[in-house]
Amino acid sequence: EPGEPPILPGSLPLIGHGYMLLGDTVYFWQKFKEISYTCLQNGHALYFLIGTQKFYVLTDPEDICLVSNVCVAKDTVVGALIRSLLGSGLVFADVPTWKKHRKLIMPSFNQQILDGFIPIFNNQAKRLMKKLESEEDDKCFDPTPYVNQIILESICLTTMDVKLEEADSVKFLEAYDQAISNGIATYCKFWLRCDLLYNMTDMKIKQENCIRIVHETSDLVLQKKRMKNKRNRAKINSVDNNIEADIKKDTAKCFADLLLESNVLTEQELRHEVNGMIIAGSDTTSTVLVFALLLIGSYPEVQEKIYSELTEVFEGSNRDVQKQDLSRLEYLEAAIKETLRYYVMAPFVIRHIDKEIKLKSCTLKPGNNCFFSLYGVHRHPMWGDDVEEFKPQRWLDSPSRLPANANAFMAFSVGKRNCIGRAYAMMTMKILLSHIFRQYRVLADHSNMKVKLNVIIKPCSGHLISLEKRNM
Ligand code: HEM
Repeated sequence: EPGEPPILPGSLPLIGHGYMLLGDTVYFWQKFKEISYTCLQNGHALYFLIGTQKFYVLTDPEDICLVSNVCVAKDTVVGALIRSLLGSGLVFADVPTWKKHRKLIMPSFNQQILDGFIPIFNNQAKRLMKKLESEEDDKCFDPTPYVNQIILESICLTTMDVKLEEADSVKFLEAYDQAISNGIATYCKFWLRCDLLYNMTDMKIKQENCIRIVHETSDLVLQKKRMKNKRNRAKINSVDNNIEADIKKDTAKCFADLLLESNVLTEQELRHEVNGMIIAGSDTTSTVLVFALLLIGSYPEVQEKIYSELTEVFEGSNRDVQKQDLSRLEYLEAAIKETLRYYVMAPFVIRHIDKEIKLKSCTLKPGNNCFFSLYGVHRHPMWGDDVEEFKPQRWLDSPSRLPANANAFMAFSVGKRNCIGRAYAMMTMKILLSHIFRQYRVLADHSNMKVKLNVIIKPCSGHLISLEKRNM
C-alpha cells in the first residue's frame, strides 16, 4: 500500500516468507539477524509475510519509541503460543488487564523494596559460589543449570517471599525448557496449528504435561505464600497491638502481597501473574548472567579492570555487597550493559498495530504486527565504527561517544510496556557478578559459541567456562 515500508526480498507466492520457519532455532537466529541487517541497510523499516499475514520490522529507535507508546497491545499469533505457557499475566495481558495490573504491581519494584532484597541477593550469590566450587578443579563446565536455579529461587524469595525447594526448581526448569522447545516446534510445523491434527500427536500430551508442571510450581508458590501469611497473622495476633503497628509500618509489600491484598484479582489472574513473574524474571536474568560470564571470561583485560574495581571498592575483602557499593561499581555496570547490548537477550518485542502510525519514512497500517528489532537497534551505525565489538569502556568514555538518543539502549525495551524488573535485574546481576569475579578468574571463549533463538536467545554450544580460584 502507498507509504508502507518495502517488502523483504525473497517472498514466494502464497507462503510469502513462511519457508523461513522451516529450520531449527539456530537457523531462526541466523535469519533474524539477517533480516535485522537488511532493515538497517534499507531505511530502517520493512515487512515480511507469513502466508498473508504481514509483519513489520523496525530498527530506528525514534520510530520504535513512537510505536511503543501508541500501541501497547500484543495480540499476536506468537503471543498466543507463549500465552499457553505463561498464562495472560502482565507480559502478555490484553490492554485493559495490563493497565489495571501494571498500576497495581509497579509499587512492588520501587527502590525501597529493591534495597530490602540486597541481603537475599548476597546469600544467593554465596549459594552459587558453593555450587561453582564443586566444579573448580574440573576444567570446563556449563554454568547455566547452576545460574538458572539460583535466579529462580531468588525471584521466589524476593518477589513472593517464598522458598522454593531445590527439587521443585529443578523440575520447573526442565519442564519450562521443554515446553518452550515443544511450543516452537509446533508453531513452525504450521499444519499442527490445526487443532484436529495437533490433538492426534504425541506432542500434545508431552506439552500438556510440561505446562502442568510449570503451572503446578506457581500454584505451590502461591500456596506457600498464603500459609506463610496465615502464620504471620497468627503471630501478630498473639503479640500486643503496639508491636502489630510496628510490623505493619516496617513491611514494604512484595509483589505477591500486593496481589493477594488487593482483592481485585480473580484466582485465575493471580496464578497467571505469579507464573508470568517467575518466568519473566528468572529465565531472562539467568541467561544474561551466563552471557556475561562468557563474554567477560573471553576478554581478560575487561575482567582485570572489573577485578581492580572490586578490589578497590571492597578493599580486598570477601564481605557482602552493601547498598552504597552498588553505585561505585561503575565498570562492572558498564560490562553488564555492554553484555546486554552485544547479546541482546530479548532480540525483539512485538506490538499489534491497532491504528495507522506515520513514521519518519513510511506509514504502518492497522491490523498488522510489528517486530521491534532490539538487536538491530543495538547494531545501528549510531553506536560507532566499533558497533560489532564488545567494549564496556564505551559506556564510560568522556566526552561521551554513546548515541545521542537515550533510547538507543533497548535491552529492557522502551515505552509504556517496558520491563518492570530493569532495576531489580541490574541489582541482582551486579551483586552476583561482584561475588564471582572477586573470588574467581573466569576463562571462556565466546568466539565459537552457537546461539539459538528460543523466544529469547540462549547459548546452545561452545558455552563452557572454567574457573581459577583467586588468592584473596
Ligand atoms: C536482564 C534481565 C531482563 C531483561 C533483559 C528483560 C527484558 C524485558 C523485555 C525486553 C521485556 C518486554 C517489554 C516489551 O514487550 O516491550 C520485558 C518485560 C517484562 N519484564 Fe523483564 N527483563 C529482565 C528481567 C526482569 C526481571 C528480573 C523481572 C521481574 C522480577 C522482569 C519482569 C518483566 C515483566 C513483568 C515484563 C512485562 C511488562 C509489561 O508488559 O508491562 N524482567 N522484560
